Amino acid sequence: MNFLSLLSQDGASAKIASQGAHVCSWIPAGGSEQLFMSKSSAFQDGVAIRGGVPVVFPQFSNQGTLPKHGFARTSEWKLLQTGLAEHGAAVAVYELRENIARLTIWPHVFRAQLRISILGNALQMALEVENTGDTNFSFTTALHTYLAVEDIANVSLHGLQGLHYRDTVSGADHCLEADPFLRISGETDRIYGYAPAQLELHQPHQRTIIRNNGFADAVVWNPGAGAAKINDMHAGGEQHMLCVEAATILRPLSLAPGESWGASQTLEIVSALD
Ligand SMILES: O=P(O)(O)OC[C@H]1O[C@H](O)[C@H](O)[C@@H](O)[C@@H]1O
Repeated sequence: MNFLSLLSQDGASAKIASQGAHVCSWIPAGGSEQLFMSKSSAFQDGVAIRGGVPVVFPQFSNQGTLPKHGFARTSEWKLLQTGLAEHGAAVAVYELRENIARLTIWPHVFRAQLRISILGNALQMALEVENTGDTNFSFTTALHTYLAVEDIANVSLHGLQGLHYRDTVSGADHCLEADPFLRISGETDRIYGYAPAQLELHQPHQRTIIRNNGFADAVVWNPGAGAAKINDMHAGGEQHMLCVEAATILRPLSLAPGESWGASQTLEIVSALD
């Protein structure tokens, strides 16, 4: 597995694994690490990385016949381009296409592209999928972002009030999020439909603005005590992470030959004093 380091002109940095085009680390300019990475993650070819930003494609979780969360996160992506862009942002563009192995489990011809860009206090990840074949296909997808948090007990997630969600833990559907913000006090695994353009994760020292452009759903996941059963999660790791995922799951996407779809998630750190 190869790693690429990005450094923007203003000092923001990121580390990306070629497997999965997986952002493993992101440090905003003058800031500290913002992505959670399990100390027990194997970093082994073909094994999913526990932390950072896994790209889920073309299947979310076990909602189909493919391996969990699809094959994109365990596949080697091709680096198409990297360098400095407008205003000194550092950019990397990765691509994944069909190959013989993938065609045997998902018989569709496609091109997926992930463009990662960092500048100042922001990280943007833009995913595109194109149907380059001659038959329709459908898929579900997510940017499975693991946000690093100082203490999960002091975190609140704002922007979900009034939305309906599927509670993956209880199996209940159409639950209403009545509270103005969500606090995490145990295993939490929810798919919110009609995700808003912006969520905010509040901690005492900072706010993380989580922008969504084009994804239909938002997933919130923390394994709580169930983390003990996740063999690549270090002890206590669940206290220091919250996944806030930009996703399209509840209504799968469908692309006709020649059609493409794109969406992005942008994270921006704002100090508590601002
Ligand atoms: O352990 P993984 O295959 O990486 O999946 C980790 C988690 O991903 C998502 O957030 C799902 O909603 C969870 O149900 C799942 O447990």
